[in-house]
Amino acid sequence: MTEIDKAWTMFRSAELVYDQAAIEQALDRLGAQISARLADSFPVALCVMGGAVVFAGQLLPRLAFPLQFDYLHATRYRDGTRGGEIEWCALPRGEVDGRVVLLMDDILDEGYTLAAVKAKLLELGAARVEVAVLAEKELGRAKPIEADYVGLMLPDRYVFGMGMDAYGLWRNLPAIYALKED
Ligand SMILES: O=P(O)(O)OC[C@H]1O[C@H](OP(=O)(O)OP(=O)(O)O)[C@H](O)[C@@H]1O
Ligand code: HPA
Repeated sequence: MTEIDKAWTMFRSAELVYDQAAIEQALDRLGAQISARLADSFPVALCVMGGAVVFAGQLLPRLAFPLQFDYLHATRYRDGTRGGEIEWCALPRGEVDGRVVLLMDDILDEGYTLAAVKAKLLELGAARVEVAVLAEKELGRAKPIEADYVGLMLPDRYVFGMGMDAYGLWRNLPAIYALKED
């Protein structure tokens, strides 16, 4: 099967979890909550590349206050569906020392990525780190970090779309889907 055939087979057998309207609503709510909390703190809004690119791109225009934008790149799933060691690909270029940081990521799953990223930012001198995620996976067990802002709750399934990939595919979908279970 070619990569293109694989991508379409995966998409056609997937289940829709949240449609575009539900995601827009969640983004509006997050934008209002974050604007109410961080309006006076002139934060550095940090995108965790690559999965958060769509979330950050859609959240930022909903933040009605002055901020600076930067990104970092950390990955631990690569093109698979199981997390491993965190690989640091890029740290923020700008200073976070003494700053309030709004950390934006697509998904809080087991929480190891955001816990490590938050610890790194505090080590770099951030005054405070607030975490916003488009979605959090319900695992029914404790995680090493809690998000301050959560758009949507997800079932314990591997999901894709809205920046999230499954096997490197379909980050571009404007809705969230769950992979077919074997
Ligand atoms: O809560 P966790 O279990 O640590 O998983 C969440 C992380 O996994 C994904 O990144 P991934 O490693 O897939 O890299 P990507 O952003 O390039 O897709 C996602 O973007 C989060 O950063
Ligand atoms: O369910 C998921 N989908 C895509 N990326 C992810 N990173 C952690 N969990 C997931």
